[in-house]
Amino acid sequence: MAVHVINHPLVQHKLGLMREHGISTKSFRELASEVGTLLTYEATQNLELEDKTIDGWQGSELSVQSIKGKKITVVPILRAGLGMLEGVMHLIPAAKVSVVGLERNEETLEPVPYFEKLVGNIDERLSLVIDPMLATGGSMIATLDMLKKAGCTQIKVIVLVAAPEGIEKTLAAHPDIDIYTASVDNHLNEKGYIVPGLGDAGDKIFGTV
Ligand SMILES: O=P(O)(O)OC[C@H]1O[C@H](OP(=O)(O)OP(=O)(O)O)[C@H](O)[C@@H]1O
Ligand SMILES: O=c1cc[nH]c(=O)[nH]1
Ligand SMILES: [Mg+2]
Repeated sequence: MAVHVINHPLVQHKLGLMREHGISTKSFRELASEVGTLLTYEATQNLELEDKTIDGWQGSELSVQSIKGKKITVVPILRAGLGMLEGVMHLIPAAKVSVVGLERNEETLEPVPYFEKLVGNIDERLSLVIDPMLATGGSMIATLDMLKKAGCTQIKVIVLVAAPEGIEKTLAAHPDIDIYTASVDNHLNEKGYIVPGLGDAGDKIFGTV
């Protein structure tokens, strides 16, 4: 459907910090989570509200608004997507979590699936797919294929940084999806890394390099 680049000053400031050479695992992890929270705020802007009546503090009935349905599943793509999970759940703590494991083959850049544990009745839920990086788009397309095969019709994607190549490929395969990101970067390098990007987000979040 569309790409939403969130230019909020807090998002851009935190993303800038994440791009610094030599950033610690602790800082990178904290920032990934914080930007995850801010992007979730934007991605949930059009959740439907309904009226409900409560007993107000003064003793009389009060009409308030409440999110309709409240059925959401967050879908982190292992591993790096876990780095955003806490931040996303901070805003929607009652959401169910569906985990998808994919690892990009470093030679072919093709995603290799290794785990899938989706929540029950996922077809009735809004899925929020989270991953820091949308590079070639292979991992995201494989995840969206998986979710649609399970019956999902309402899906939004939240990534910290996206490459133009990955956005184009993802929207060509799944034109009905909305993508929320802090930045559309310049290009992919010959190894399929986003430039300027963040480097290897999984390694930075888990401290494996
Ligand atoms: O758009 P693509 O070209 O598919 O690349 C993006 C994928 O690569 C990274 O994961 P990686 O495969 O490195 O796994 P990891 O999270 O375990 O490090 C990243 O977190 C995405 O899932
Ligand atoms: O730039 C990239 C591309 C894929 N995976 C990452 O972690 N970073
Ligand atoms: Mg990685």
